[in-house]
Amino acid sequence: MSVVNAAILGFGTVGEGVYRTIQSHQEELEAALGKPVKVVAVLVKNEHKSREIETDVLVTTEIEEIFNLPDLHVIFEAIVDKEPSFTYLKQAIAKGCHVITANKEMFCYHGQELLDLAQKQRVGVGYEASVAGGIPIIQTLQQLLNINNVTAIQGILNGTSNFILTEMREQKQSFEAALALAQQKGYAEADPGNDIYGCDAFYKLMILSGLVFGEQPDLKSVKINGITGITLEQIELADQWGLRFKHLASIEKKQERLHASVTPVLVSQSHPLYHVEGVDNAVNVTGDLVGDITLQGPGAGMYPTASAMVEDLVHVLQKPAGEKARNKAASKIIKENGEQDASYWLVSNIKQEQLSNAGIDFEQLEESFFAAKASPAQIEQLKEQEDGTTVYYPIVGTFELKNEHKETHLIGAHG
Ligand SMILES: NC(=O)C1=CN([C@@H]2O[C@H](COP(=O)(O)OP(=O)(O)OC[C@H]3O[C@@H](n4cnc5c(N)ncnc54)[C@H](OP(=O)(O)O)[C@@H]3O)[C@@H](O)[C@H]2O)C=CC1
Ligand SMILES: N[C@@H](CC=O)C(=O)O
Repeated sequence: MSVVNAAILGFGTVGEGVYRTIQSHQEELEAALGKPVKVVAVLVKNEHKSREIETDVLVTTEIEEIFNLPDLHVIFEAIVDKEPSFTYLKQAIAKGCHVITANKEMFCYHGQELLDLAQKQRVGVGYEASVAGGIPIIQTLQQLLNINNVTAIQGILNGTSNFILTEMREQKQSFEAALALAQQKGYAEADPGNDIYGCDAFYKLMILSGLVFGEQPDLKSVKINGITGITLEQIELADQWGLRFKHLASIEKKQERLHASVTPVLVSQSHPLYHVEGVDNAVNVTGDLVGDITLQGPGAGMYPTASAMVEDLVHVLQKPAGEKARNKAASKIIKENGEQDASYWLVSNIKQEQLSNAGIDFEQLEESFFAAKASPAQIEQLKEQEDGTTVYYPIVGTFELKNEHKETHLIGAHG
């Protein structure tokens, strides 16, 4: 082939970003690939929207028109929902096209099947953009998994949620105004419920699980909490105590079992995620040889996401097919450590006596807010006794209760 012919499915924030980047970085692409890249077709849903696309590019609502093109080499997929994306990518692979996707919902559920099909067809699958926007976390993990046993991953995986929490704290914006701004900037999902209720971070975490552990936990068993319950009042109070809300996705393997959770936590100033602000994501990876590494960068938006997709283009075209299969042997044995240790929590809407009666050390921060030191078992016990309105946020990083000074664990997946 003397030119790489590509089609882009979807021309929203991400699809348009890929299109523009291929135009603006043609020289770099040609240097990396030894040939130019040409976008020959774009699939959209609404044929009446006006778009800035060169006239020689086929713009269509019919996928068959794209599959009927001669010499199509690569499909970039940037549409929404599991279907029709999954079907389109299966068809593309069957036709011998490399595929590159940003669609985490689809890849969370169908990624392994696409990888298996691609291996048979000897084509590549790029999915860097499906997790943490512009951060090269997939490539990094693939690089690490040859010898290291990665034992745990935790991080901020949703840019919209982090952006909203930052705007609320820094600008005193309402939740709704901050979300509207995230949508305006192209960070939010087409259905922003995916961001604010935690599903988007869950999809990403499950993609990482598949890559690192070669399996996913029972998807229905994973606790998913979003950021919708967090109020300006709580954010301000936490700030006075040197704590910030972060939406944390974490997974670890203990005694052959995967423990995953997606939930807001409070992090103290000593924690690596404390300064991760705005649309940034950060992913902390623990490997038995490397120790802890944290990658931070923009987790959403037009160009960071396009960056991940065009870098994937170079990888899928340069690497022999099949090389990207998941590392099923990864992460053998992780020792149980301190799951039942006491840790710190911000608890609101609870009576002081309930904490005292449960034998929990606490300090009153404001009328109905307490910082408490409790084991997960004690928290479970409290939950059984109260009426369901109490809110519990784990505090991670260094935190002091009264005169005590203690390093808490990086949050465990039970948080
Ligand atoms: N926004 C971001 O920062 C990031 C998004 N992603 C993922 O990338 C994908 C795209 O996101 P984003 O660009 O923000 O979304 P947008 O809502 O901005 O754009 C979606 C695009 O897909 C097209 N589309 C939707 N359904 C269909 C369909 N059935 N057939 C053909 N075209 C369709 C729409 O067409 P039309 O224009 O005609 O309405 C639109 O062009 C999603 O899966 C998202 O999760 C991943 C990383 C970051
Ligand atoms: N809506 C997502 C986009 C990137 O994956 C986010 O905000 O993180």
